Amino acid sequence: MNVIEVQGLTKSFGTRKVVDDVSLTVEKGEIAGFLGPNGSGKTTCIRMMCGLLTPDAGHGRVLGHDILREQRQIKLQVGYMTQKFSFYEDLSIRENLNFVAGLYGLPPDAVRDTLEDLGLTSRRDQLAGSLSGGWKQRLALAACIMHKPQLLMLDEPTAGVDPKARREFWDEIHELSARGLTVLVSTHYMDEAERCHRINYIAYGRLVAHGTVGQVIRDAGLATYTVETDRPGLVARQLAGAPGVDQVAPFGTTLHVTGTDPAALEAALREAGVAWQPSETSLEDVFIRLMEQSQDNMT
Ligand SMILES: Nc1ncnc2c1ncn2[C@@H]1O[C@H](COP(=O)(O)OP(=O)(O)OP(=O)(O)O)[C@@H](O)[C@H]1O
Repeated sequence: MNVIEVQGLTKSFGTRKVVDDVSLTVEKGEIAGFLGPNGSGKTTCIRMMCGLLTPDAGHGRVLGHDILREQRQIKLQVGYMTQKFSFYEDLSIRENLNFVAGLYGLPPDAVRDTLEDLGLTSRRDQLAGSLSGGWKQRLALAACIMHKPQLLMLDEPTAGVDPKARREFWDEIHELSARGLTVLVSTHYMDEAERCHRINYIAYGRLVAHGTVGQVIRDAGLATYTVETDRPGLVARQLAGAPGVDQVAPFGTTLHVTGTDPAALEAALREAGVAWQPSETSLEDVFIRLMEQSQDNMT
């Protein structure tokens, strides 16, 4: 069963079309990643799908409800963690959750169970303002799953959180998905994209790639070679702009050189007189390529 099934979502602000004909399908229990450059329309899409914003065009269903006519039902069954979530800093974790429970008309058990579920019980009396970034994130997650939503929409939930806390947060997301919750999560982190079952990449308002990470990388049709060199800056300058070379990215003393035509790419590497070997194309290589292609299509 598809929890999200929307077609042709379009939204303009003033004269600017920020979401353009986006269709998206997310299956029950799936963790769907939503990726794309800043300002590409991810938040706007999320807001249209969770019943907070009416699209100019397009239609579809979220949790079986019509996104144009049944926004209230959608809102009740979705947990939405906004980019800038907020709580009362001078209230404890438990008091903040009591407040949210009151808004939803939930019984006190809901707070106790959620504290337990997210490992927050031992910290329940700590003031929210004194929590580290990772624990704040966990409190925000607690607040948006307490009413037992069927679908979670998480908008960059781990921005600015350290790697260990991000990993723990993602373990929690997988745990929730294993229990049947569907999750749509926007992120700029490549390692997080790789933890999604499927990803959707949006650039300048248009959905330009979707599928599993493996599919998205394969569909991009890029060849990548690594060049080991003790003068990466010089070699990078030499290769950049050579026929067949689309991207050159330094990683320490290694260069990742990418292009769509392996023969042309190999000719450029031979011409540069460097030692090279075939390598795997990374998701980051693909996203940069997709972004550049979309930029070209705009101009
Ligand atoms: N209510 C609004 N009124 C006018 N412009 C808006 C409004 N909401 C968003 N925008 C603009 O629409 C564009 C898309 O914004 P959106 O927040 O959807 O992108 P995003 O992909 O979520 O970006 P980021 O990764 O930076 O969070 C941006 O240029 C933004 O400034």
